[in-house]
Amino acid sequence: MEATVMSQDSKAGGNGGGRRRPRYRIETRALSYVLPPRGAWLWGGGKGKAEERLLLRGVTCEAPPGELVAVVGPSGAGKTTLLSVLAGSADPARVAAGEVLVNGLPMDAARFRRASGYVPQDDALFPALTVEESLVYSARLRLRAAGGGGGGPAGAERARELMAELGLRHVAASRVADVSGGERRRVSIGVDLVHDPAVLLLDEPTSGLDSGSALHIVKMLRDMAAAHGKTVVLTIHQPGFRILELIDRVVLLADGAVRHHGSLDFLQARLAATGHAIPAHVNVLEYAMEAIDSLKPDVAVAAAVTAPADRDGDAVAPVGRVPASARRAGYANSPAAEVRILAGRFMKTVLRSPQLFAARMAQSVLAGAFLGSIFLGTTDLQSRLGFFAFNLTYLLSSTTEALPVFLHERRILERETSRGAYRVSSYVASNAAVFLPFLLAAAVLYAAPVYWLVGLAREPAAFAYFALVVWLVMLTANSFVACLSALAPNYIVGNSVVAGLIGCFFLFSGYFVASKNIPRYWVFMHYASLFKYPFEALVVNEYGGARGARECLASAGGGGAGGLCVLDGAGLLRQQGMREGMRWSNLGVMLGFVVGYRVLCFVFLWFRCHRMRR
Ligand SMILES: Nc1ncnc2c1ncn2[C@@H]1O[C@H](COP(=O)(O)OP(=O)(O)OP(=O)(O)O)[C@@H](O)[C@H]1O
Repeated sequence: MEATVMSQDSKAGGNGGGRRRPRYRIETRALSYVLPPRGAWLWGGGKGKAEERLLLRGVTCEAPPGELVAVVGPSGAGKTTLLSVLAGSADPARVAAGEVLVNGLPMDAARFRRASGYVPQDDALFPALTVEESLVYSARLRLRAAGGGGGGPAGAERARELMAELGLRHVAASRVADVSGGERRRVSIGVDLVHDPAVLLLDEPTSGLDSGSALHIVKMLRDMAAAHGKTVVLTIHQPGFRILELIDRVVLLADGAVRHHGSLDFLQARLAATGHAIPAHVNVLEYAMEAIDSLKPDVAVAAAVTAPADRDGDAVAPVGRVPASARRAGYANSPAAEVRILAGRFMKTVLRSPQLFAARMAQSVLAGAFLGSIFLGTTDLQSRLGFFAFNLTYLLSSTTEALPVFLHERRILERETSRGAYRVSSYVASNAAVFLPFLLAAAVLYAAPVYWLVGLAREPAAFAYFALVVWLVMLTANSFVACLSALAPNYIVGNSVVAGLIGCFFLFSGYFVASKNIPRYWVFMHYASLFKYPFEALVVNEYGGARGARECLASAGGGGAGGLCVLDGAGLLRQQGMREGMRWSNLGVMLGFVVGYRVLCFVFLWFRCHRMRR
């Protein structure tokens, strides 16, 4: 009795109307899932180091289509872990025993993830976007439009429909940062419902909601399951009486093992059979948690095997891992359309975040003016070289502010790409596309006051070159931070590594120790230094060329115009091992850093997003 329903895709002009909606029965059979000992990746998990930890112990359970399945249990019981297994996000290397089946066949996790929506416990959203924008962007990324990518008008309509369903109409124009915790939770759910997936997995969708809103959400999920044959699994803490009535099947976990699997009536009967008849007006799940020791794990498993469903007539015949329609789905948009949508979304968040835009622009002008006022009109060699070096330190270290932004975005990227919303390459390209003009504006705002106040070479071409170097330094630092943020486990580690490496790059720039005097075993750091190339470029810009080469930097006999010039610009470049030709080669190396770090960023993010995860 498979339901035939018009899919949301077809409303949005996509995969063809009137097709049979795919239905999924997800099962685990005697599944054991382990946490490898800490550091196992380093020493291969050999014996005698540390113990593996069993997070799931022989779990057998089912989530049939058309039912609302609730995974319940005390904190730390393994609910989120089980949900990630059912979502196809678990690491297959951690499956110690048992199997996960979809419609009777081993789960093809990569394909299954495309057919499902997974709402994690934490709300990974853009705080600067409005509620409506968050849903519209999600729709544009995930829905196919009849005339190409981007969801078209159907995307906006779907967003409005969801806001009505989720009770978010009154906050449609409010920024996500300003709405209540419960409203944010509903936005987070909406973002993953937008493409109307056939399977919905939600980790604590009711946490932080008042009882009325929680009931509303669970009722909506139950209706989706019952009316459209969706497979809906959620984890939930202490559901109220009215929510209990909506739950078709419960998987009760304790310490990673199933203590009950089936209907609440069946649970009540089991408790009564063990001498724990439920008193009147007592919540059956709360009571079951208190009497959890009386529910034997092996009985739960036996019950699951012998009575796979308490409802009749809902069995789904094995129809293959993932129906062909879902397998063909691919991405909703072309790579170009993805880059356009993602760049638009990121640009909006940048423009609306003061720490990213207005404050950053003001900081550029003020820093330029401040530094210029310190080195005002200085002409002596030591001060000029000191200015070039300090100027680069400021430019490289100020760009590390982007680290928390990248780390926040990484969570959203992982969430969105895990369900096939778009390609990782589109994210990296769109991010770079937004930073190019933004950092160009910051570079010009910084370069103009500082260049004029310090009184560097007066030629317009020399100023343009200086501004270009400043822009490339900002882009290099931005790509470097983006690359490390793809690897960093968290902000504290990421920040320490970025700060440490920038310090080393400065030390090996050639400013403190001339390049020819750097010990051979440290020379590689000199060539890897992000300071070396722009430092040389700025020195050559000031002291190279016909004008710079003639500039007298030191004279015998007390100096001044009358003395004998013993060091001119050309001599300085020779002394520092620099050549006029470095003017362009150094720009090329900096461009190489910008591109190279972005490519590495893509590779690290790709691995991060494509490995199995929650
Ligand atoms: N990456 C991890 N590293 C260390 N321990 C982990 C990790 N993931 C899960 N665990 C542990 O596994 C157990 C089960 O975790 P899980 O998040 O599945 O529990 P839960 O039932 O969802 O808990 P809660 O209701 O508090 O969210 C917990 O004891 C948890 O500390």
